[in-house]
Amino acid sequence: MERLDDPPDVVIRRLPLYARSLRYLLDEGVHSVSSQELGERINVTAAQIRKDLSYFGEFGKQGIGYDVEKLLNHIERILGLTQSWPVVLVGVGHLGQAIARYDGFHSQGLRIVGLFDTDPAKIGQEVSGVQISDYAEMPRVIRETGTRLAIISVPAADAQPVADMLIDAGVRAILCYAPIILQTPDHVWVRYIDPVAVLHSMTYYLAREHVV
Ligand SMILES: NC(=O)c1ccc[n+]([C@@H]2O[C@H](COP(=O)([O-])OP(=O)(O)OC[C@H]3O[C@@H](n4cnc5c(N)ncnc54)[C@H](O)[C@@H]3O)[C@@H](O)[C@H]2O)c1
Repeated sequence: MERLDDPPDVVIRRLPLYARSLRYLLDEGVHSVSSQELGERINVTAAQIRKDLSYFGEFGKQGIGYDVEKLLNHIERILGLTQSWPVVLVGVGHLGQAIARYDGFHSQGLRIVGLFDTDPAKIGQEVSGVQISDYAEMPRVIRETGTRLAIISVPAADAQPVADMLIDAGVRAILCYAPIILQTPDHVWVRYIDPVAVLHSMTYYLAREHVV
């Protein structure tokens, strides 16, 4: 999926963190920031920030730092955030409903245009102004809205067929909350959110601590 001349994916994953910190700085009324100050906010070295940004051109001036608003606008353009992105969500259970209710999507360029479930008791209900539709309607809605981003919040056993259907309908990027690794073609981006695995990666350290 990554091309040789693309910036590394780790760099792309840091860009949204830079953008968020820059937004906070603007909210605080800060208009200029050094790579050192920006780095301290997100636990990245100043050298790493300069290297990451160098993939996209020249920013800031030696000794003066970055113009916060200009750098933010630039990063938002790089991330495609000058447009609003339609997103569909599949599996409107406990987690799916919480995600659909999250205000942060809409305010940050992500518009939920479809909620889908197989449970007849949920179909027709509304969450944050979007009606839950029958799963069978999903390909049509994806095509009609030109949606390329999807969130999967169905049980693990159902996630692969859901992903296959999404991809067949034109989805190119999936955020998967189900604890399963999806098999997907090379042209599809997949990211996972797995809180249990993350917690287990810390129980490793806790299990080695002395308890007094
Ligand atoms: N709830 C959590 O805190 C949490 C945290 C992390 C991960 N997860 C994972 O997220 C997923 C959802 O968890 P949950 O607690 O919301 O489960 P849930 O059982 O409350 O919701 C799952 C929903 O998916 C629907 N569904 C099942 N198959 C479907 C299909 N083929 N197409 C469309 N909808 C379908 C069900 O009808 C249900 O509404 C699971 O994979 C779970 O492991 C949950």
